[in-house]
Amino acid sequence: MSIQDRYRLWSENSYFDEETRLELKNITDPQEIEERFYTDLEFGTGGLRGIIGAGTNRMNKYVVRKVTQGLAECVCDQGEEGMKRGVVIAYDSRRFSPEFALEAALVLARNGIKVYLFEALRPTPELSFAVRYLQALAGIVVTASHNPKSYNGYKVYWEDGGQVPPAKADQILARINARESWLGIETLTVEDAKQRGLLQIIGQDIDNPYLARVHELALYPELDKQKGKDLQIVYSPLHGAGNMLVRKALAELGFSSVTVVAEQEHPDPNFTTVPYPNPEIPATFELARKYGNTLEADLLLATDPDADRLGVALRTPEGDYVQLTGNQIGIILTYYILSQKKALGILPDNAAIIKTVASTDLADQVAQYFNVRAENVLTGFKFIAEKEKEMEEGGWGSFQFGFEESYGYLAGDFVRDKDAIIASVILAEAALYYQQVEKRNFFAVLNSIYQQFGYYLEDQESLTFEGKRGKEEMALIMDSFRNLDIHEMCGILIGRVDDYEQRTGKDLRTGENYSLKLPRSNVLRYSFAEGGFVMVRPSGTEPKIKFYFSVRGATLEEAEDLLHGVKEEVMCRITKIRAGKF
Ligand SMILES: O=P([O-])(O)O[C@H]1O[C@H](COP(=O)(O)O)[C@@H](O)[C@H](O)[C@H]1O
Ligand SMILES: [Mg+2]
Repeated sequence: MSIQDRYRLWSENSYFDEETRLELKNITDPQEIEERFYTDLEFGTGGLRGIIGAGTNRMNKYVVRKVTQGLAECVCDQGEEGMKRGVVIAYDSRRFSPEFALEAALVLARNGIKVYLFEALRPTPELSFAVRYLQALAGIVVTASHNPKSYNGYKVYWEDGGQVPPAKADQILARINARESWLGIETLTVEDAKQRGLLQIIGQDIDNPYLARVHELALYPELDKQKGKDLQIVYSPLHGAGNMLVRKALAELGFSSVTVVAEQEHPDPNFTTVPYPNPEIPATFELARKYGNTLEADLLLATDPDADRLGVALRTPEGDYVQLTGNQIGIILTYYILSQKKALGILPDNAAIIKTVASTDLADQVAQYFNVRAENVLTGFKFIAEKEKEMEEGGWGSFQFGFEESYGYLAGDFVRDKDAIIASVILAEAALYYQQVEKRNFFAVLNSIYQQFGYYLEDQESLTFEGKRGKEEMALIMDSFRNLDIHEMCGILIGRVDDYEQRTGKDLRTGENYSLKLPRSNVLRYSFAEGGFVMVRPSGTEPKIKFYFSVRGATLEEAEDLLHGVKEEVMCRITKIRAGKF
């Protein structure tokens, strides 16, 4: 179907509601029509994610229906048994999240599939837990995570509790794409679905067992949390789904001084107090900082709308707050878990951590020091979860911790996605442990790690390219990078160049070529001979190309200089590529 035919169908056929048709008829800009209809929304790093609006390349109830019908067919492929096991659905605080969740539920019910729908917004990691807890076959979360408010999305989980890896996503996509027509996808009414026993509302019956499992992760539940001895924590759910469970999880472990940022406590689809709800950006900590200053809080925590990302800021001795990077949080948690489990005699011989290739190699060094295996996977927490499952089922590793630089962390085996509730409680416990037992703070802990393994510093840049043309420009940048013949950056020798799209790598010191085992993905990684790397890839969740920088210096000053130099060199190259000078 041509773009125009699709446009006409959506703006004229009475299958689409009046609001949709009107929204489309009012568009006068042909480029806007092209953007909305030139393709279908794609499954990326985190499932489906797009701007809310009418069109095949937008998030709306008709796209939700079509995708859910494809998923429903995959569930039905498993026969009666699979249909009975059913699908669990959660959603966050975004615009249309509850509506899209219900739409998905009623499409599944129309196909005779049992649906468990959360009564109100819930964190993504709780959905991951619920899938296995309820022995369901699949799961859905309606969320666009930390994206701007104009976005919504749809994450898909399978029976192992993890987001579907590419092979499974392809199977579902094949079913979605096999249906050419957008029309004729039917839904049951809520009453019918309930009457036929196909729609079950869930809530506390999942919260409680989930919280009990979170509780078990504490290494030192006996730490003194009386007022005065406890940590002062300021927490912000950033208008999203983290509020209830982060608070409960901390309270159940005895943390007595948790103050929630009132202006950001309640669900708000406009995320009114922040530019966009990503705890990676400093603006999301602005209000928490104010609370922190008043309360002299030790720790500021913030979770994104679906509560799978956790951002952290620490109080300095001067009373300012410094935001940690995702890599630093990952390193503190890796170090805390491995060192304390070792000290307690509970670190298994086959212990392992899992991280992504975009995350700091310092974690590999720390793991090696504790004789722990470090596995590296592609960007996307689903790959961490997939590896964890492989390890557990194959019996060749005992998962201790997984993380990625974009504020994602996981411990324990009952959730198979990043979990900001789990991360909050372990981080709070670690801070209290270091404060009470070792009389030092996280800055001191990080510093001692740097002294032992080298000063690893990381940073990230991204450039936004919207729409169809944007995609073409990103492809051009990737190609230009791919064709570079360089042996150093800012005077730092490159040891290896890995092209995950070609699945090949080259050791520049020996000239040896080798093949890469990870799945194909449009990623280029230049690893420095002395540690650290530069990596480039188009984002799978936002219209962006991302540049990851990591350097290793003997001192903090050296590392800072190197990081600055490498960033400048790479970004300068990009400017030249964009100006057509390459
Ligand atoms: O957005 P979330 O929190 O669901 O998280 C998802 O997207 C992030 C950004 O991906 P990309 O770099 O491709 O944009 C990934 O790091 C993460 O693993 C994935 O689970
Ligand atoms: Mg998220």
